[in-house]
Amino acid sequence: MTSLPTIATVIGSGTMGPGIAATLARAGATVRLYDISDEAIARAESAYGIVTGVLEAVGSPTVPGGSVSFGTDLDEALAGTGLIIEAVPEKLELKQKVFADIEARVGDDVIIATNTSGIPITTMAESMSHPGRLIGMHWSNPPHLIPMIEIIPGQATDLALVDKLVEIVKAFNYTPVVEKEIPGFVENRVLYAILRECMALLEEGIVTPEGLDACVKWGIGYKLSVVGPTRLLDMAGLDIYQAVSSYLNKELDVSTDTPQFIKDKIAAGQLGFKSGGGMYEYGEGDVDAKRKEIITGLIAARKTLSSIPNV
Ligand SMILES: NC(=O)C1=CN([C@@H]2O[C@H](COP(=O)(O)OP(=O)(O)OC[C@H]3O[C@@H](n4cnc5c(N)ncnc54)[C@H](O)[C@@H]3O)[C@@H](O)[C@H]2O)C=CC1
Ligand SMILES: Cc1ncc(C=O)c(C(=O)O)c1O
Repeated sequence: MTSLPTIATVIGSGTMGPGIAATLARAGATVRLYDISDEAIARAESAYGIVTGVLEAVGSPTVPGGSVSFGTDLDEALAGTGLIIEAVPEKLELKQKVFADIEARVGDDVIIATNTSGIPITTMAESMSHPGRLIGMHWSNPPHLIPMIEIIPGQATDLALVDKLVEIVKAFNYTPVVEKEIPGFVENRVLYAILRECMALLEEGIVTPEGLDACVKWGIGYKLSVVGPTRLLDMAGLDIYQAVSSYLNKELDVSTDTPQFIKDKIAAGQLGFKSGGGMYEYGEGDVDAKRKEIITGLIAARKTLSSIPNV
């Protein structure tokens, strides 16, 4: 018997919501995807069509009976639900308001999972009437393609929820990684350590964006997609790690704020794909073309990585 709830609700249908909803629905759940405006729902319906095409392309199996419905009525979205996944913007006060709206509408036993990128679960739960039911469930982007989810209990989380969520994640064939709570959790701490150094190298003019992307893609991403950092140390030799880290660690960037050149770009409206330019410039049609190339690459890489052993 599957541990996936019959009905699940995803709150927030932006970048992450449609892929999360599609993944649960293909595993057989009835999913309700909720957002606050008709415009957001229209965008989500269109994104959901693309996500479904991608899942077909990777040969993701479909359990009969699953479905996704879209709407702006919170009562309808929450009726009878067994699992709520919150995916609204990364703002503490907004998330706390959403939890209050949810708690007023559902029974005490309904799991509330948050897809926060790294706000501590303990902090978010402080304003809740039943803080034991909140747990971190951090999907990686794109959520329908990256088959790993971080599970993070806060200090108040009912520990039985951890086991429940592990079983739910396994029910849709993803790998659950249970962690102790720490800001940013594990994935984003590692990613942001890499990004901090990358941005510092760009800011200092050590390498071009094109050079940086090629170096990190092949020198780090390609290798780490197969071996993982712990096994990599065995492959390289712990003595080599000691020799290099003894002089290199003290050279690495330790800045605590976002680099100024990124702040300047944001102030100039350069946010990346969503504004038509960011780290790179994009002409007419370029963003769509890049998005397609990335998805095609991720589909091919996932097929390959799924077919080789976990080393
Ligand atoms: N974008 C990414 O790569 C990843 C994001 N996350 C996290 O997932 C969460 C959502 O991120 P995105 O999908 O990127 O955000 P987004 O900004 O693309 O989408 C958020 C959606 O929430 C909706 N929303 C706003 N207020 C709402 C409310 N009160 N009730 C319901 N919906 C509401 C917005 O209309 C929007 O459609 C954030 O906490 C983010 O840190 C986690 C992993 C990856
Ligand atoms: C830059 C960045 N920041 C946060 C997240 C996830 O929380 C991601 C991601 O890809 O999942 C990301 O790329």
